[in-house]
Amino acid sequence: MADLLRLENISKVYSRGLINAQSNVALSNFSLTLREDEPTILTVAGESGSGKTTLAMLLLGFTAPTTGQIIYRGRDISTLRGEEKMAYRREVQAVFQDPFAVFNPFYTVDHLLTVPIKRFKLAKSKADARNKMEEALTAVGLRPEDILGRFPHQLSGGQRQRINVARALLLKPKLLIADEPVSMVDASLRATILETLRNLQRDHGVSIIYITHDLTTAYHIAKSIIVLYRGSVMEAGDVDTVIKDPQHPYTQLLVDSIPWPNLDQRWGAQPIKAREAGGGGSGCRFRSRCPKAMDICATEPPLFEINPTHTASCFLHHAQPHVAMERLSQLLPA
Ligand SMILES: Nc1ncnc2c1ncn2[C@@H]1O[C@H](COP(=O)(O)OP(=O)(O)OP(=O)(O)O)[C@@H](O)[C@H]1O
Repeated sequence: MADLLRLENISKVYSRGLINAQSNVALSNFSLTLREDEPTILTVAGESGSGKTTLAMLLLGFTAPTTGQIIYRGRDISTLRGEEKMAYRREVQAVFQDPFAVFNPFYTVDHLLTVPIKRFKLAKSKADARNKMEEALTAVGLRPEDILGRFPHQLSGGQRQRINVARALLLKPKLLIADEPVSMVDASLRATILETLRNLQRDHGVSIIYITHDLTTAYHIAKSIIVLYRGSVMEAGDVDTVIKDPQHPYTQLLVDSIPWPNLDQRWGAQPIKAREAGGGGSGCRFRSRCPKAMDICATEPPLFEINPTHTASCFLHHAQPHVAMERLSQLLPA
């Protein structure tokens, strides 16, 4: 079967200024292939400014590559017109970072879901449209009766993000570009949204390009990974291999900055390591620096040991959410 998506030596150079024009290489010689018969989740990871969003914009056709081609199901997307272009717009969907931004606060959720149904003529009648909305909401783990008829401000961030995924699912996409879809939702909801994306790939055959700066969620969700630095690929391969045995110094640096839990530290046990590391007495020693400091962080002994080289807060807020929640349910008194 043909490739679903093939990027061949894509580069994107932005130019600034007319006199003394300066160019900025946002993406350089970037290639990837996704097969149509093997829906998968591929992570593109890198720090801020590495070119991740530029890649998303190129894939969605919002901007054109300076050099190279984006081939979707055998066709260069820059040559698509009319019906073929509409099909591309329908089959390649996106979920972005801010789950609130796509909602118009004056309309109920139904409006957000009805627009693509009308635009792409997905339903034969109002009842059919309603069925399709309900199906899509159920597929992302939401109860239609709780969601339909509500305004965006009446929903949680996690619900809003799942509605965005449902909206994409309505269009029966073949490819979903998920650009930092969980970075603005609460740690406790990240696992649910990541699980929703995984179900989409597994149960609905959707390939996902998961764009993130966060290797822990990448590890949780993806099969393969491409690590970007200043627009260039530093390392690529199976996610397990790349994260467990990073070869490139930049990837090693990223992996080293992941805070790992101390699974030997039990609730109520002596916080030996935390004390050694300067903690003890006032709960998590990073509490004052943590943007999400909660009462639980002040518990004594601290809930988790953290990687002392990591500058940000504690494991509770930064590690893989499913592990965190699992550990919480094991460790906290009933
Ligand atoms: N429209 C533009 N004009 C000029 N330069 C741009 C433009 N968009 C992005 N850039 C530059 O291209 C580089 C890559 O930006 P990009 O937004 O793709 O990075 P990113 O990895 O998504 O970063 P972040 O995680 O902070 O969103 C950056 O140096 C950025 O300043």
